[in-house]
Amino acid sequence: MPVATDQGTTAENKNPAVIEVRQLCTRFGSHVVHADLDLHVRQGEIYAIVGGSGTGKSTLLREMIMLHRPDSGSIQILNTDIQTLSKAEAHVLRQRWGVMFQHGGLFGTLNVRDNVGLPLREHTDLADTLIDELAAWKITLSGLAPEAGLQYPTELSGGMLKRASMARALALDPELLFLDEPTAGLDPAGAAGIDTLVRSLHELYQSTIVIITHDLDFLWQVSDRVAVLGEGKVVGVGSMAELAEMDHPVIRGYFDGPRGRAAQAQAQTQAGDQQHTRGKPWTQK
Ligand SMILES: Nc1ncnc2c1ncn2[C@@H]1O[C@H](COP(=O)(O)OP(=O)(O)OP(=O)(O)O)[C@@H](O)[C@H]1O
Repeated sequence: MPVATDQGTTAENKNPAVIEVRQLCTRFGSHVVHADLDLHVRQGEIYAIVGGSGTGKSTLLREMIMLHRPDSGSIQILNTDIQTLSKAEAHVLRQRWGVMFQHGGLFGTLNVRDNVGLPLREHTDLADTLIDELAAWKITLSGLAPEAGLQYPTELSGGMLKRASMARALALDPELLFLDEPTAGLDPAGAAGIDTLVRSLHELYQSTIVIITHDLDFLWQVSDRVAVLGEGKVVGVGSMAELAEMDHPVIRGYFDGPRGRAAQAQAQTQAGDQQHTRGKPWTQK
């Protein structure tokens, strides 16, 4: 049985780490959320973070994007220790990643085109016409019709809002993408559309993608490695097939159930006997 380490067991990706979290501790008052949490994300991988409600996934993401300071431990992103940065250095580093927030995070007073163009206005000296053209390109790339650029966030459906948020995350051609529950609240067809979008953007940009998701189909079909959070730590990490071999009670508790088995069966049906779906069914343990 593979050993559950933060480095994972998947042999294929030997790229250097672009995110290294070491001995992370986070508390809110007396409530300990992360206790010596370690995590490594390699360049170019689609790395999912899962775990039960309250296990600290969103807090971890907020810490990685410098919106929350951990109590102790270190976080290196793109070879930079984010806790020692000056304001100016942090500003430069932020240009190298894009974030898609769970609820979109778009400004309601701006239309989609201006929301998408905002990072370009903040971080570059490009002319307005060029910014509008680049925003239009990112809007199209994210699967929205060009007319959506002139709509306001309140005029968009849930799926369109996610795509607009993705377009903004892509504004600066980031090396690293953080996606917080991109399929939450979507119907199955909408969720499948976002899965396809993430996969095609990953192919196009070859970027590293860190994603918080409960979407079992995404985990089986799109992610390279999955880290399971529990007990304040990463209790297991690997491909879904590798996780299916692990006996840890938190891992089995999270995935074992009719929906987990259905997602695995569907992935196996779609992919035949490919490497990433070879794990034993959760029920066999
Ligand atoms: N600003 C805060 N102040 C106090 N407690 C907080 C704060 N932010 C998060 N917490 C607590 O930290 C814990 C982890 O929260 P977090 O939102 O990171 O969990 P999560 O794994 O993302 O949960 P979910 O899957 O439900 O979104 C929870 O118990 C939450 O109540």
